[in-house]
Amino acid sequence: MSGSPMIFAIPSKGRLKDQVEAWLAECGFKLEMTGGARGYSAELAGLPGVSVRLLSAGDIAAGLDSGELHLGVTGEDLLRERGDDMDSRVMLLRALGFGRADLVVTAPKSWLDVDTMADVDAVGHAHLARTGRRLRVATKYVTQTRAFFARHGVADYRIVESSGATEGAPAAGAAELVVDITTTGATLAANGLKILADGVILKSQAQLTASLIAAWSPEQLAALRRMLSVVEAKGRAGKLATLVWPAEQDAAGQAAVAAFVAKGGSRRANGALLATGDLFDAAAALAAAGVEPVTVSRPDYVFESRSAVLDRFADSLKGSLGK
Ligand SMILES: Nc1ncnc2c1ncn2[C@@H]1O[C@H](COP(=O)(O)OP(=O)(O)OP(=O)(O)O)[C@@H](O)[C@H]1O
Ligand SMILES: O=P(O)(O)OC[C@H]1O[C@H](OP(=O)(O)OP(=O)(O)O)[C@H](O)[C@@H]1O
Repeated sequence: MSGSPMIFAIPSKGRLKDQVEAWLAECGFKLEMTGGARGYSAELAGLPGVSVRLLSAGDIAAGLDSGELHLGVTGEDLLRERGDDMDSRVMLLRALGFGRADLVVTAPKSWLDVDTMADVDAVGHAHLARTGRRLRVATKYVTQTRAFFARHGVADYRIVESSGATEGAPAAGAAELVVDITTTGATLAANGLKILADGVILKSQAQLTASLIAAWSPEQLAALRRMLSVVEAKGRAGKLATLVWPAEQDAAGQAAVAAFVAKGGSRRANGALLATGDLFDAAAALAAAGVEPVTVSRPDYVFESRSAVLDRFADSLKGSLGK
């Protein structure tokens, strides 16, 4: 393909790396390293016009935000941390279902009277009045902490920036509260911290994300459309099953499954594509109508001609070009 390729970044290390590689493989994209096995660039076999960069999750968020990358997979928490106006610079195209972590406000379990953000507000006032100092909140998620505390009307606090082992801050005497991500809750428990009842700032996961700041040529947009059509086809396939019955019984078969087709399935020659959740009910309806044998298989991909997400992205790009 002529012209510059679409730049697509995936994590080179860390928690998300293996999961992103497994997701690419599941979609049927084969990663071919171009800089040797230990290099940091690659291509996707069968998908021309895409140049893959391997970067850290944090650098991917930064590159999408600045427009150096067209497309990337990284955590929503890292993207949102780039600024309150993230949605004007990037678009989340697809939640990928892995890399899940909750960004939460926590307090020491021993603070029996503190369970909500309103309690933090009250304690903040009291602390300031008593000691002349503001409550300290340890976090590396400064942007989201500030916005969340402001939304809850909490002002009497200050942030102590932390770059690691944040949950240890209260025990070390460096802060009273902690804002950090949690997955299993083990780190919070080990540090005697509890999540406030209304203290979930973000339920994060890995997101396929496109930059609205990057310059997109028509060819690069076409490469994205092609890639997204495969990703979406794979996603749809996981939720659908193909039922097939004998041709001579088609009229009876279609009548038996008509209600399931109407719910979002589709007719096939001598069969139907139905939601897996309806599979057993549809099989029972076919059996009751005497239609047999019915075979069921799971599709690898279910392609559709349009992508609502891509249309929305292309519209937003036009909007931002017009600014
Ligand atoms: N238990 C967890 N702890 C930390 N991060 C998690 C966890 N579960 C999922 N994640 C997600 O993984 C991403 C961070 O991954 P990781 O810590 O591996 O990045 P990294 O390679 O260290 O990036 P950087 O070096 O730029 O900080 C975040 O989006 C985060 O939400
Ligand atoms: O709820 P859990 O399953 O216990 O996981 C959450 C913890 O894991 C991460 O820390 P990590 O030890 O990876 O160090 P980091 O903060 O430097 O990434 C994260 O920052 C939390 O501290």
